[in-house]
Amino acid sequence: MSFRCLINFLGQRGSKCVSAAGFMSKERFYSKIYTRTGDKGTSATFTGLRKVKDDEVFQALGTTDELSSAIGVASEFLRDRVPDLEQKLEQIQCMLQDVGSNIATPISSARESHLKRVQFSKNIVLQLEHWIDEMSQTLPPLRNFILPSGGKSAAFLHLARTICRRAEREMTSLHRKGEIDEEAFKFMNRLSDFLFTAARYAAIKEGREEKIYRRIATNHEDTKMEA
Ligand SMILES: Nc1ncnc2c1ncn2[C@@H]1O[C@H](COP(=O)(O)OP(=O)(O)OP(=O)(O)O)[C@@H](O)[C@H]1O
Repeated sequence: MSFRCLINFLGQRGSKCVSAAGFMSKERFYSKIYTRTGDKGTSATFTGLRKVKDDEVFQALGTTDELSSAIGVASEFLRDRVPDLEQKLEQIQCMLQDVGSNIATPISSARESHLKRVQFSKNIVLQLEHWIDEMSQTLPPLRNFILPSGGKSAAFLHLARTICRRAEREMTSLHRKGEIDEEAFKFMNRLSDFLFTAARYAAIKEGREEKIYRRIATNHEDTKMEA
């Protein structure tokens, strides 16, 4: 299903897109997930631009999707063990969906009505900062570099943090060209801080130990120094 169809589907409950690809069965109305329009290596933005699938818009869009999936895995590991964090992660997955909509709506090709739909509220970054501050107050101070560790949920949150940073890198040129919302871009920067804090929070709440960085002195180095 194309992105435009999906937005129409969610926004208008039964748009012409859906009726074109949809089918009425005795039980219910459903739409096919595939349109075959992307089979030749191009796809459409929400604004109707057709672009090659390795365009920076789809790279960044794909990475926000990957990020949300990694957060989903972390959240499943946390299930029923750290409910407050589980709830925050679910909200973040929704916020990421909005970042994706924003990326898929390059500003230079957007109409006012498109922009209205994908506008990203300033309060979302503030919310994230509030959550970071709230969790940080419960954590021991950082005295060393910590390694991605601290149990399965924490390690997955660290992995999500690195995916978040890749998404941010991929969004940077779009941001430079003025193609994405300032607040959505800021959100991605703050989100990696949130995920770092969340990883530490999950480790503490689950009673797991975070591994810390220590310099490894190897026999190889000793031999070199002696020679
Ligand atoms: N490989 C991809 N990576 C990231 N985003 C993609 C990719 N392919 C498509 N998109 C975006 O995600 C939306 C949904 O993807 P989808 O696979 O339905 O698109 P498609 O390949 O163009 O269509 P279809 O699968 O029906 O042939 C697209 O409209 C496009 O904006």
